[in-house]
Amino acid sequence: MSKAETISMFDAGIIRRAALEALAKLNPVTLARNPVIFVTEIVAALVTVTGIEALLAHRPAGFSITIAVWLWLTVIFATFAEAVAEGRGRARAESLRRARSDTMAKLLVDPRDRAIFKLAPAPDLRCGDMVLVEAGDLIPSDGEVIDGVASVNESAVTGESAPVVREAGGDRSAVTGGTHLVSDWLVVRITADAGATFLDRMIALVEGAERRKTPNEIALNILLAGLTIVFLIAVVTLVGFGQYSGTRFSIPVLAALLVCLIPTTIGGLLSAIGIAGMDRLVRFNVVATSGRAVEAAGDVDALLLDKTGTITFGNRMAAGFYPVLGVNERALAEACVMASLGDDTPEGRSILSFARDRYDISLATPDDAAIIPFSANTRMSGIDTGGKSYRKGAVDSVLAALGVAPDPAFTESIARIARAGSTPLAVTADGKLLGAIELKDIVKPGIKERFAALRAMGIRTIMVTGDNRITAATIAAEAGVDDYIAEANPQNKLDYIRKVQSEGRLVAMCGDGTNDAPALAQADVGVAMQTGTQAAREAGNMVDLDSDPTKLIEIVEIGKQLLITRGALTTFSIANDISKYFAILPAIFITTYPQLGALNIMRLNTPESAILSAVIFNALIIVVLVPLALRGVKFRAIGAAALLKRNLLIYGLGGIIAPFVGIKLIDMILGLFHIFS
Ligand SMILES: Nc1ncnc2c1ncn2[C@@H]1O[C@H](COP(=O)(O)OP(=O)(O)OP(=O)(O)O)[C@@H](O)[C@H]1O
Ligand SMILES: [K+]
Ligand SMILES: [Mg+2]
Repeated sequence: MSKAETISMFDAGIIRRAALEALAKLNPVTLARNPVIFVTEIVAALVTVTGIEALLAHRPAGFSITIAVWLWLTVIFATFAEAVAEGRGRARAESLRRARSDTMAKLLVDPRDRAIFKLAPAPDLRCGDMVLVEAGDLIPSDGEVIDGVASVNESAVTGESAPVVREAGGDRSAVTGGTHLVSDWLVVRITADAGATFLDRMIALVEGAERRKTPNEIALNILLAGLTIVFLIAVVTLVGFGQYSGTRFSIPVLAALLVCLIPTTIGGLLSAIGIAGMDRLVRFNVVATSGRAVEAAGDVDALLLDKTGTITFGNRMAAGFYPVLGVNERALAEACVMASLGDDTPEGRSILSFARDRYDISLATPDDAAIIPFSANTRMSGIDTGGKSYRKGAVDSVLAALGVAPDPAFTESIARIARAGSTPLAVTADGKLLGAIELKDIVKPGIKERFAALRAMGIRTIMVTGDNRITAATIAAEAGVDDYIAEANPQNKLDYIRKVQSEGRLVAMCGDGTNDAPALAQADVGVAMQTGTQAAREAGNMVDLDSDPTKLIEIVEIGKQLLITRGALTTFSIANDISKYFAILPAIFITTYPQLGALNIMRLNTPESAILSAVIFNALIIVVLVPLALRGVKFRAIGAAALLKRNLLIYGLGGIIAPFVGIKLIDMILGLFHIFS
């Protein structure tokens, strides 16, 4: 999907298809999920029957039938709003479907032997299958790179055509089915069964097939259903009151009154607002797996980010070896190489290539080697071979394992590395400290301004890193986060999120690594980077296809906009209904109580014209507000209280005034054509 590919709000194709679907959505079984519009449909059917009955009995039926037509239109406009919102998602799904292809996969028999493979259709691949992908091939399904480094064009999914590096180990090991290998080769372990790939899920999501009502929507629906029942009782009571005072109400008049009173405007637009919110997110290249996550984003108080790969570019590269007193540089370099021979992370590989370029050392892995792979829990890696053990890792972890205090010179060189924002690793051989490695990383440009924008929205940014305190402090200052947590392991990250949540605050988390996965799952909004690992992408409830952690600003804005739009249109809808009440009531009682004529401030032509005008206004207002529901009310970072006041003024007051103007106008037009006047 391309970012440039914007779908116009009034695309003729979408409108045409939506009009047809609006009719299909009249099916009462599905419509029953929307109580307000469902009641409107029942009432429309009732008035239709009344009209036909009158027609058959040769009684005047014009008024009944006209009211019936407009009540049906009210229902259709509501289903049309939803169909238009869905149609825009479907257009996007079409462009994604084009990316999904049924290629042949090179299925490996033995993942260590790339020479022997058999061809298998991509849809037949299962979780755990090993496939070879070579330059020019389409990646047949989602997976984890277990061998090789290659550049991949992911534009089919992300819209970004600059190739990205995908490699084994590290945090950039996930590949997406339907993307295109530009260079080299990869051995990929398939992680998704057919029909359950990232692309499949994205298609289902943007099509709205997996859309469920969010808790907020359910709560609002209950409120709207409650209001509908209250007004139903009010109208029935009115019948009794009318009988007592000698006024007889016809069914069309009561139906008109009821439909004008119940919150049809918000009832008709509610699901369109929700769908449009998800859609807006997709246009920002973010895929959310639930509407609930989008809403939570609107209320987020704190944002946690990991450092490497999220705040920084994440290419931690070896940039220097610093021996302790009494160890020569070459001996340290050799120990660094030994400790990295079995380390398949980008850090480990960069240490090997640095040693080869700078010191001309390249060693082969000995046969008897026992490899100790890097883990985020131990924060160390290394090798045991020939009776010797080599280790490297986070300085505090290594020193704790050694159980000795380092000399001041070492401490000073570590501090110097850290103050530059680099990551120091301590290196040991047989329990003896030999020196330090400097791993350099770069803060992504422009990130400071973006964090300032988050602060203006009232969101605290907290960097969580497995790195040491000084490096963390340096990067934190450079990136402009509000706070940081250093020397963290996956458990710390999780604990921190739980702590913030227990204070009743909503937490968002951005991350890319497998060690971020528990925290991404725990956070209210977990945004995984598309470049991250498969574990991270599955744990979160959003994936940012651009892998830009500061995208959370847009995500929060879209969430807030969704909540504000729903609030504003609910206010407008209810204010509207109150006004319509005052337009219709005098018309109903005018024959019984001519004194009520004083209430007829709008000077409408006749009671029939007044009632019909109110019903027409009630139907048309839904159509008029569709663009606003889809586009969303503009979000301004002016603080919650000010925003509420502003919206109450615009949508509350506007909602009260609009019907008076609209109904008067419709009444005048009806008068021009001598309809019921
Ligand atoms: N390949 C490696 N071998 C040994 N130690 C490593 C290796 N890679 C990283 N470390 C050390 O382990 C620490 C934790 O690394 P990890 O990638 O888990 O950090 P993190 O928790 O993801 O935080 P962030 O990504 O924000 O830096 C690093 O700061 C570094 O000191
Ligand atoms: K209404
Ligand atoms: Mg990380």
